[in-house]
Formats: sequence, structure tokens, C-alpha cells
Amino acid sequence: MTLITNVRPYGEDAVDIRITDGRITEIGPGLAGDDDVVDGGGLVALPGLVDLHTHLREPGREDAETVETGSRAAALGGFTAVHAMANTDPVADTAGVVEQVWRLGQEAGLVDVVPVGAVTVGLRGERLAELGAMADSAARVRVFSDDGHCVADPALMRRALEYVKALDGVVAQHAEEPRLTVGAQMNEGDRSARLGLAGWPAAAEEAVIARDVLLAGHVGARLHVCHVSTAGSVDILRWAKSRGVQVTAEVTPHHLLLTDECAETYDPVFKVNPPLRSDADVQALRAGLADGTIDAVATDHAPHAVEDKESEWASARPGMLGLEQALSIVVQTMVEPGLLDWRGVADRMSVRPAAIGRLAGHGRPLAVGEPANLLLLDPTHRATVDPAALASRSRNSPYAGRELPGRVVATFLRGTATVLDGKAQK
Ligand SMILES: NC(=O)N[C@@H](CC(=O)O)C(=O)O
Repeated sequence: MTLITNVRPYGEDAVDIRITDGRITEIGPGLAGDDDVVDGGGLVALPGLVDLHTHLREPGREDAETVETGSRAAALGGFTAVHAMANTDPVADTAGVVEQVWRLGQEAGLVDVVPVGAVTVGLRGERLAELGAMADSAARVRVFSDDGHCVADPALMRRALEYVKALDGVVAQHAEEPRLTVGAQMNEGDRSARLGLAGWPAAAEEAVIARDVLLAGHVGARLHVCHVSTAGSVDILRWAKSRGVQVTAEVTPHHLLLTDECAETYDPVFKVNPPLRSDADVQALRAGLADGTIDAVATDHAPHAVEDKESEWASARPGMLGLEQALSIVVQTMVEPGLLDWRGVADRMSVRPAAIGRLAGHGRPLAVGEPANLLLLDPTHRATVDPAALASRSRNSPYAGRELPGRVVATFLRGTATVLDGKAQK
């Protein structure tokens, strides 16, 4: 048995939490007993975070990340479950590959690794992958995504929605009309013109979201929109939700904080898909997350090897690290300005992502009888991000040198500490 003393669930009154056999068995002030005691030191306790969008790169690019190193980064960020994106090599488009990723996650034992299955064979957007076989596999896939690529063909997207409906699954769409983003390098606007970098127009994202909410409404299936990045996308989602479409959406930490001004440096660490947008977009994304139009924060943690990232802007791969700083960014952009309270953070980073992924045992309240998946946060601690100190195998953090608030002091996965004193336990 473990006793965590003096913690503040959701930032509220201090209590002790007893954990027995992986579950919370008692919550209250002044608990006693001969348990292993963890001094909570008045920290904020939140349910373990759930990421809907993590690139773990295994199989295929173990030089950039592995299931184990990515799991460690996730645990240090306060996560107890992460969805592993399908754009690996080979692509996770069969029961065999998703079971391999799932098994590697179990072996690492730091977070629950939940594989995402590809929508189409090889992410090629031509024919549907074995969605049913992946759903029925040991990996129990419920989220299907060609992320990195858009399911651009509307007839294929419609069929994917019909299939996932029968599986109680969801299509997580990377909304990017490919004909509008050929060669695109950054947000399209005055700045891209001035910097001489080809533009990625907001309309390329918004057109696909508009199309897909109509398709999802027509089919009566669940649609999830990955990494929403524009104010117009938030408006379309708000309209679709008001009409009862079963659509959910995520925003990344980097789109909540950074703008396309970062491209002025020509430092490819700021190159990402979809691109960093304008300040007005950032404000609309924060407002959309605050009012629930955007359901979840998802990291889009995209580790890249040095040779893929440290080149001139146009030839660098898009993507940035996210797992280890996600909660800090949400503290800075949402909690400190008063846009979300701690229950709101738990909702957007744990409850709703778990519900979207149909994940049992995660996203549960901190309450007696629930699985002991939780994190302890020091919200006032401030530290400067040093990429060399990250657990990820890659170094492409856009937050390098930035001082950020919030330190994850401990993470517990079914009652076992995966992080203590800010250090991974394996
Ligand atoms: N989000 C990114 O910038 N990169 C993603 C894939 C992608 O969406 O291009 C990656 O896998 O690296």
C-alpha cells in the first residue's frame, strides 16, 4: 500500500490518498497506516494525462525515438497513456504492427501505449486498411489516422467513417487539402511572402474540416480533428457541434503558445505541420479550448533526428517535441491567464482524450475505487528548458532556452510510481 500525503486534488483542499493494488482506496485528511509514504508537499494532484497524438517512431526510426524513450518522456510529462501514431516504417496498418507497438509499450511499462491504426494502406489514401482486424487485435485500436497525410478523397473518407462507426471507433483526420499545400513551408500571409517561404493557407485546413463535419453528420459517425490551428477551424467546429455533429478536436501546446513570428529566425525547429499561425489564431484557439469547442490538448510530439532537422528550412522535416513540456505550456497559456482551472485542465488533458479514444481506466476522476493513475504538479516552479536534459531521444524542442512554469514531480501508473522527484523510475 502507498500513502500519498498532503496533496491538493484539482488544486483544492489538502488530503491524503491511499493506494492499494493499483486503485485509490481512501481519500481524506489525516490518514495513517504502515504504508510506503510519499510526501506530497502540498502539490496539485491531477488524473494522469492522456495524449491522443504521439509519434514514437518505432518501428523504423529508432534513432529519433523508441517506444521506451518516448514512454519515458511521456511519464515525465505526467502522462499515463499515449496514443502512438501510425506513420511508422512499416506503417501501423495491420494487426501485426499495432500488436508489436502495443507489446513494446507493455514491456517499457512507463505509460499505456495505445496504438493508432492507419486509415489507408501505407497512408497512401487509396484503399482502406484492415480496420476491423486492428480493432479486434490485442491492441484494441479505436483511433484511426493517416496523420502526416490527409485522407483527401471524400468517398474514401466517407467509407472510413462508416467502418469506424461499426467499431465504435473514430477517424482522427489530419486536415490538409494537399492540392493547396504543395511545397508549403509556413503559414501563408504577409510574413511568408516577405521571408520567401511558400505559404500553407488556413483554407487548406478549414476546407477539409468543413467537408468532414458534413460527412460525419451524414454518416452519423465520430470524427476527430487533429491539431487544429486556425480561428476559422474553431468557428467551423463550433457550428458543427451546435448542429449535433459528433466531432471532437485537439490543439497542440505549440499552437497555443507560438506564432509564425518564430519563422523569422529561419530556425527549422519552428517548422511544423500544420504551421505556426498568427496571434489572432492563437487567441481563438485558447478561447476555443476554454469554452470546450476544442476538446483536448494533444502534443503531436514529433521527434526528429538531427540530420532531418538541422538543415536549411525548406529541406527540414516538420515537427517538434511536446510530451515533456505540454503541461507547462497549458499552465502558462491557459491556467495562469485564468482561462482554465485545474478541473478544466484535467478535462482537456485526461478526461476527454480518454473518452475520445474509448480508453478504459484512464481519464477517471481522483476518487475512491478508481485506478490510481495520477500526477503531482508543482505549478509555481519555473525552469529553463534544456534540450540536452530531455528524456526524448531527439532534441528538436521549440522551447529550448525558455523559462516555463510547472514541474511534474511524480506520476503514478496504476499505483506504481513511474516518476518520483521529477525523475523517471526506470
Ligand atoms: N506534425 C508534424 O509536423 N510532423 C509529423 C507528421 C505531420 O503531420 O507532418 C511527423 O510525424 O513528424
